[in-house]
Amino acid sequence: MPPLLSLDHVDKRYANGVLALHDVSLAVGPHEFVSLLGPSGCGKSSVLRLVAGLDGATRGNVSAPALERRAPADTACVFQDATLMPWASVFDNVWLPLRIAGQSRAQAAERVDAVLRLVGLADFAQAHPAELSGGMKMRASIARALVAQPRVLLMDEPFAALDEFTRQKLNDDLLHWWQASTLAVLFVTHSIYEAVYLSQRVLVMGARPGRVVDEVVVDEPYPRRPAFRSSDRFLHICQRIGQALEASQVAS
Ligand SMILES: Nc1ncnc2c1ncn2[C@@H]1O[C@H](COP(=O)(O)OP(=O)(O)OP(=O)(O)O)[C@@H](O)[C@H]1O
Repeated sequence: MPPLLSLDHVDKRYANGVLALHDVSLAVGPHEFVSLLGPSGCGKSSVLRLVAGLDGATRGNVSAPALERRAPADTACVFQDATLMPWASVFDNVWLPLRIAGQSRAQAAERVDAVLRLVGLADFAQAHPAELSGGMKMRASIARALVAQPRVLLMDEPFAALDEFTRQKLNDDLLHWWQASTLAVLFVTHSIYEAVYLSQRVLVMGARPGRVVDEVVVDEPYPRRPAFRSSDRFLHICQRIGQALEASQVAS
């Protein structure tokens, strides 16, 4: 099956001269869960911006649904900051993408209610962001991303600011939502453990310049159970990724 999105020998140099990405090639297929993992500054967010169509490559080719102008809603983004409108209810925040697409509140209500039920916020539709915990804000942000039923979900360290318990719960819920959909997910994280727990493949990146230094397949079936986190297999994969990260830092 052809990839849903791909980077082919991509360089990204910013106006200030920084070479953020050098010769990066990667591909994500339909309904894959792939993580980008690497140290601060290795270009993970730059990759997401290229794939989201928010920026252009200096060299090489980027192919993604967001770049096909007929299907802008095919790609949705979730960031570490939930970026909710503070003056609007949870319902109105989640309605936003459908509203921009021209759907009235009444037309959108069924879909918004369904996605709020999915993320566990059905009872908070009329609450405002200030009334929500950090985890609930992130649930609302994910609901807003999912409401238009995108094909690709780009997530940039979405759970990095949450406590460990909430993060693990959201990891499990995200896998559940992903499995119940046809979504492809490209997930950026600093956490080796999170990348291994969630992903089918982990792309390990090195810095200066940003590049992919290793690709690790996590051959563990879904649904993944919390016990996977303490298994020998899990620790073995984490060690391998840790070594790849260390080697890339020595080399850079
Ligand atoms: N708009 C920009 N203009 C100039 N340089 C930039 C810009 N955006 C990013 N950079 C530089 O490009 C490099 C890669 O940045 P990027 O944010 O993609 O890395 P990252 O791996 O996502 O980092 P972090 O994990 O800290 O978020 C860094 O050296 C950064 O300073």
